[in-house]
Amino acid sequence: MALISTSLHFDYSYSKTWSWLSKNTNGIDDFSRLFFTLVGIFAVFWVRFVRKTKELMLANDHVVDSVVHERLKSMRKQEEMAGRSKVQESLHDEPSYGLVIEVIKQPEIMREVQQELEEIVGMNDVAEESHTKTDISKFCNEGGLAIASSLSSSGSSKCRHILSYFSRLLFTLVVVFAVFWYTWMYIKSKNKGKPPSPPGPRGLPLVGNRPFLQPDLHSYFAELARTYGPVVKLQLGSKIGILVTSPSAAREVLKDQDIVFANRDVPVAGMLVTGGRDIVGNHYGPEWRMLRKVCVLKMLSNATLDKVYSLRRTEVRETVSYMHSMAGSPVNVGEQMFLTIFINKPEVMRKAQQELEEVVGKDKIVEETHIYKLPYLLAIMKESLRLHPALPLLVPHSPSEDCTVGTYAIPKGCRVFVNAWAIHRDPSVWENPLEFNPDRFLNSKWDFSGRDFNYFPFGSGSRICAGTAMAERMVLYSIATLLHSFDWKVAEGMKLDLTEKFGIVLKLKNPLVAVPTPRLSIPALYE
Ligand code: HEM
Repeated sequence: MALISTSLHFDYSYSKTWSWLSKNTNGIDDFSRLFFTLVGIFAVFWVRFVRKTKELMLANDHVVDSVVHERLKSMRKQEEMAGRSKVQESLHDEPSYGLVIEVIKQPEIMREVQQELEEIVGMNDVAEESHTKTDISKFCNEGGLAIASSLSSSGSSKCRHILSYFSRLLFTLVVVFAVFWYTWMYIKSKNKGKPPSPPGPRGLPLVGNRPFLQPDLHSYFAELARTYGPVVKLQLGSKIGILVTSPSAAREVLKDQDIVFANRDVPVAGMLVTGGRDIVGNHYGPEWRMLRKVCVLKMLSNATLDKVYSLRRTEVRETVSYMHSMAGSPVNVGEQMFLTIFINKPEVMRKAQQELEEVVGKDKIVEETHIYKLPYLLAIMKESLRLHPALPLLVPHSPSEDCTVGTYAIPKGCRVFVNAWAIHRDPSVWENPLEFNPDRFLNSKWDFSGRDFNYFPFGSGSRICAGTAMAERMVLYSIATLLHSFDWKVAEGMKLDLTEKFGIVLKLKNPLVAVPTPRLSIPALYE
């Protein structure tokens, strides 16, 4: 208990001291603060230790002095009682003490002897007979040893010994700390002005954060952004992953630094399929530019799409004919979001059908040209892609050079995930973000151009989806046709499940099974 309370008290006073230091040493980093604090603490301890040790040495010297003094007194007495010759005898018996007496009688000689002893014997050793073979023999062999012993092997010598040991320890510690501090300051000065790395969860050695990734990356990454902020760093084995989860950070990546971030970093699985040489996986460069030109201007341009309309029409008409043959029976509609969301919101389906009746009528079939006159259906498509973007993290981008996003350093070659899924559900941008409400897109500024970084289901910048025009036509045309031709309800015993499954594209976890009921009066319209 006492231990706990002591340690709590220490923690408390330590944290108080540290916060005081932090407040009063503005501009000094934590490591320097630690360095100077430790040096300060050492200095205080050192001064106190030296003072204490000196006191001890003085006391010891005093004891030695008084012992010798006593001896001197008794010898004087003997001298007085027995006469000079007896003393000579006694001195002969104990020549060492005679010399000690002589030396002590003259303090400057004693200091000189002590100094000489320090040089020859040192502060960490005791005097040995062998030492007297050197200069001490000037004084006399036996006497020199006696003086050395009385002055050097006494308590004060031991104190000197300890003092010297601690001096060396202190000096070593200060040097080690100074080297660390200097290295730290050197690294800091080299990194001066450079932005810090983005925050992120700690990983394991070698594998980093990989073992902690969850299958639904888009929602897991959104969770990390809630903890660490709009720019997060992950260590994915040897690869650095950067999560971008705010409209302003997305703008920096996809617009302000579009060309820097226009390289791709497609995961190995994707590379195995395409070899990384297709339009999606290719780095920004001449080959990609050529592929993109062919795609956008030749294969997927509006003019080309118009030319191949008959192919799309045939495809859609075959589907209608199949659905008509299955009327009243459960049909596997697949994993696509769009129909699932209808068939879930009956009032939305009614409104869309009403619009179709007004624009197309009940005695004709939908043609692709109609889709531009169906704003409510377009709003439904936009709202579906807001809540369920087909590529929730876009296709990973990669910077071709070191750069910054926000205040953070982003290293060249990392894998950047822009979480459109999370941005599309940001409550600071969208009212009731989880509610499916196409009305929010009626007469709104949001489109598929990628100009607005609150809403960009097709990406943005130079790597924006090359098939936006085709996707818009295909989705609107097929949905308009299926809604115009049939009423839809969920098959009996089946539950509507909008749970998503993260993959190359976002799909429904469980495919929808629904029952179509024909709603057009002329049977020929189903051929
Ligand atoms: C609803 C349907 C679709 C959606 C939501 C969609 C969305 C996207 C997104 C988000 C990207 C990545 C953009 C980026 O990384 O910044 C992308 C790339 C791409 N999409 Fe789509 N897409 C759709 C349909 C299509 C279709 C039908 C085609 C072609 C027939 C197509 C062709 C491409 C190509 C070629 C790229 C790579 C562009 C590049 O890296 O330069 N997409 N798409």
